[in-house]
Amino acid sequence: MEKQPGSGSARSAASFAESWARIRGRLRDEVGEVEYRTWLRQMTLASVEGDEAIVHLPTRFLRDWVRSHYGDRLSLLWQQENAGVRRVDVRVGPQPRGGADGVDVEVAPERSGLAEALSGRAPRNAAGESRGEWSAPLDPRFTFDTFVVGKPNEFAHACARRVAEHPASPGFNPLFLYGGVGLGKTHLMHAVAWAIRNGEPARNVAYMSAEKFMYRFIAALRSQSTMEFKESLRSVDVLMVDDLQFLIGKDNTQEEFFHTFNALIDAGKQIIVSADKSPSDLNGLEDRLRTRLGCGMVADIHATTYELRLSILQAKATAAGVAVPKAVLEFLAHKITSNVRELEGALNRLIAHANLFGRAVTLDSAQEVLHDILRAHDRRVTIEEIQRKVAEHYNIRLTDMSSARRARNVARPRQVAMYLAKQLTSRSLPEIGRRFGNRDHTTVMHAVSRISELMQADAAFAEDVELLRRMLET
Ligand SMILES: Nc1ncnc2c1ncn2[C@@H]1O[C@H](COP(=O)(O)OP(=O)(O)OP(=O)(O)O)[C@@H](O)[C@H]1O
Repeated sequence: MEKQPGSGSARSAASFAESWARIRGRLRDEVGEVEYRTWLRQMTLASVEGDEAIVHLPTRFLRDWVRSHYGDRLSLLWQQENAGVRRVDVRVGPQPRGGADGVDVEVAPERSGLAEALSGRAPRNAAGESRGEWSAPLDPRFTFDTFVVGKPNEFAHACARRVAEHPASPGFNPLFLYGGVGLGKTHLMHAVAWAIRNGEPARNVAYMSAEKFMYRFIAALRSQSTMEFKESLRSVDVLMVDDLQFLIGKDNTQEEFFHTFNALIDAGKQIIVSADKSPSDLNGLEDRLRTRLGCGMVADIHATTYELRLSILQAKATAAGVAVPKAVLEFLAHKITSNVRELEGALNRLIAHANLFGRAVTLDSAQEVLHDILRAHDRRVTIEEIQRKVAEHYNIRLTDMSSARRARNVARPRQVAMYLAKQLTSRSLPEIGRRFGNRDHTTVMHAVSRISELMQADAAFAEDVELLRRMLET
């Protein structure tokens, strides 16, 4: 049952509000006033739901920054304040009237804490201290070394490498990276920026979100400093603009971006742009801009495959120095298929949980700690899926699920699949029998009791079947 601060049980709402005020105070003490005002001041507590506190920020840019830089700290502070709250979810959400900290959130960007975030003046302690006036801070974790390459992203990765080694070379300017949410576009852009900065520190590399570009432009209009805005932008050697789809419907900002774009390309500077769609599919962007965006190199990052997800999990677990059993990583790679951000979030949560309670990560603990994420990815399992997964697991042909072959290496997996069909679906024994090559219901019954017996007698076999069950489970 959701408990809203200010509604529901007055006592718990009041105590959450007090906890929240103390957490904010502690964060302010820890990070200092400048950093606090830049990144954290606009956080508001939206609700506490079960063991999760939901915190709102007004933009994706701030949300992503706070998630990646303060997410763990926020969770820990909440746990210390209130043991019932074990997680913090930072989201983009509306700000209450009066705003966070009692400030008016309608305040213009240049007067709010956001102004610093948007101005490119990186906070003192922020990682990836910016040098150019224009750049947002780079995330120190987003380098080529930490980017795991697989089929879905190898082309985009190769293009990014190429641009990092030879900026502004013909055919690669602009570089347009596109793909779904959380698949590594920002990571690749930051990796290019780090590589260029490290190789040639004198180069002026500017990275910003399209959202920030717009705020800077509006601020310049308000303060009648558009000339300055244009000049300083055009002095960069490499310009990276993330999430360009944000400019859809923002005609004036698009116009400004178009001119900046042309001026930089004409001057032989490199441009890298990311978006969630290809240039031709970005409806709502001006045609001439779409045409220009598509005339360099366009690279797509595809949805992840099981193999890539597993490699990413392995790399991240190794980097975190935490022993996560292979079966758990395989389980996560099977279950969390949406994007890398969610996958990473799930692993981080498991690791944080293990550290906090000093317990090893196991399949059981993974199921328990991630139940909400797993539930969201659950769907009804079908007999066909069970057959497919079991055949894959035991390396037999799918057709053998319904064939008459009785060799042990085929018959046993078939029995496992029947057992799982009984466990995971609501199909009757005769129905299951029919789906396994028209077998009799007594055959299914025999399979179910045989597999149960074997599981009792053989722990390794039981674990194997359990793993399959978890992978398939609804
Ligand atoms: N191939 C990869 N190897 C390692 N980490 C990855 C990979 N792809 C994505 N990630 C990680 O997943 C998270 C999300 O990636 P990123 O922020 O780059 O996604 P995005 O495509 O820019 O998403 P959005 O569309 O939301 O801006 C990051 O923490 C990033 O490090």
